[in-house]
Amino acid sequence: MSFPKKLNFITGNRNKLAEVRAIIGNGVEIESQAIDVPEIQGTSEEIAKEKSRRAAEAIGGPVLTEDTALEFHALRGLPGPYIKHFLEALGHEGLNKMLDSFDDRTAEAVCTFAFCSGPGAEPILFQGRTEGVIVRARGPAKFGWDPIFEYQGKTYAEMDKEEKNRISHRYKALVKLQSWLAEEHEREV
Ligand SMILES: O=c1nc[nH]c2c1ncn2[C@H]1C[C@H](O)[C@@H](COP(=O)(O)OP(=O)(O)OP(=O)(O)O)O1
Ligand SMILES: [Mg+2]
Repeated sequence: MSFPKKLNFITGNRNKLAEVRAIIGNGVEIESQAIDVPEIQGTSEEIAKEKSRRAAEAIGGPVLTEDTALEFHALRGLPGPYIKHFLEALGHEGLNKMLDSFDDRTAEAVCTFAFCSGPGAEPILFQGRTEGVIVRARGPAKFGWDPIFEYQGKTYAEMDKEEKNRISHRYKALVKLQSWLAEEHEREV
């Protein structure tokens, strides 16, 4: 497979795209198309792989996709990859209430990137995890569940962008993606 100098990041989420561009910097050019790719049920890995397979089919070429999960430990990993629907239905306060009868409010933010080199190809996954605590909303509500995910005393929403991008689940996944890209590059030259 040839080393991708450009990545076509298929996502409908502007905030994800902005973070990916900020974290990757000038290393790799990130193009993007907002295509609505159907998401299956399953584990984060299964969902991430299938999302990129379907995006590669839709585009007819190489794609990068990403799926984000929020795993509540007290709920054995749920809502996990279904967090989008839980957030839409319950809001920040409702997500907090789900944990009020438990002592354990810890959670993991999980980011799973999938690179698929084209229709029919097997996707490659890059996953990053950041551990935090679910708290009552603090900070500007600009991106999803940022106001209720606390890491070392601050919610993601209370951090400035640079700070979140140094410790986030997305940052950790992108470090792995970038080192894979570098290895592919080494192999070619
Ligand atoms: O860093 C984050 N901080 C706070 N909230 C976040 C973050 N990253 C994703 N989120 C939200 C967006 C969506 O409500 C759910 C993931 O769902 P997910 O399907 O992966 O995202 P999406 O549908 O918005 O975009 P896409 O077109 O890439 O599938 O968590
Ligand atoms: Mg989605």
